[in-house]
Amino acid sequence: MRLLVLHGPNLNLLGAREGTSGGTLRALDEALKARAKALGLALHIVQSNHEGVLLDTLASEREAVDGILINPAGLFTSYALKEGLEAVGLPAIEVLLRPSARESVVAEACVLQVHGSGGGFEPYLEALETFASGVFTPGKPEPRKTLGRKQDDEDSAPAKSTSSGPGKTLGKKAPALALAPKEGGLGNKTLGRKPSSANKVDAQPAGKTLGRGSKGSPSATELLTRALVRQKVSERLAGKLTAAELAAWARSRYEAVQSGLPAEHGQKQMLEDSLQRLTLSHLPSTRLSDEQLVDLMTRLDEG
Ligand SMILES: O=C1C[C@@](O)(C(=O)O)C[C@@H](O)[C@@H]1O
Repeated sequence: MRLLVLHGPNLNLLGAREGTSGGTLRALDEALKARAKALGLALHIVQSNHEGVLLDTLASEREAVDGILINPAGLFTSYALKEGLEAVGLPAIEVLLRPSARESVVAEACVLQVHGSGGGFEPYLEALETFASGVFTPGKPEPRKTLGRKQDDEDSAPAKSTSSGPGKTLGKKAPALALAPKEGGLGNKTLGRKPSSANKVDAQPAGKTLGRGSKGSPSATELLTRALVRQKVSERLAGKLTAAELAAWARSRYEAVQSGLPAEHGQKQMLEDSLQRLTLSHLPSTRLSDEQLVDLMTRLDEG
């Protein structure tokens, strides 16, 4: 898998800028290359202070790469970049060194937003891990994830690929999902998102899941089961739900599980993985065919 890494304006000054503690751009690129090599990914890395150069690179590389990591930096409000990303139709992850205080327009064209807290390189490395996990290549077996996500107490199986937590509200066009690396590096992260209009997720203290406050105990009728997911997929196959409606439903259930909605005993990981795939299933680059939906149902059947 080959990825395009776009660094936006002023990131050439990384490390020299006040308050930036994660090292220089060269150090970042070296860290990216090393991790990419370990993950079997190839990278094409471009930094530019010019929007047009970033757009031209997107266009010229669109057929040579399978996905995009972009830190738009000061161009986070660029509709041109958003539309450029939409035009190339590749899965893109917006990477920010720190949580942004402002809403990113570029994130609307990304399936995921990952931000750090201290300015370190973790969010970039996490984005690489997410691509390598195979979550954006439905139909292919997904390798074990290496994000270090905490295991659910009731599930004993090793964690599988995780890569998403919506970072945009459902009403928005883009299904950006947001990951927030925890302090202490990659080894102790938990997926999470905050469905705020600001599309940001605060880094959480290590060891805690990303709760969004107490919502009370969900009732038994809210239990997420394999049967329920199968039913929704079959409604989609029968034409009772559109692809977008199924994706929106999957996203809302994924978020609910992250917020504490109970899942069928011993099946939480499988259900989360299925919901993540379904959340992306309406996008051109990660669309699930009818055959793949049937396959997903079969896997749910088998547990
Ligand atoms: O240049 C940057 C860095 C940044 O993109 C980040 O990675 O945290 C956040 C932007 O708001 C800012 O303009």
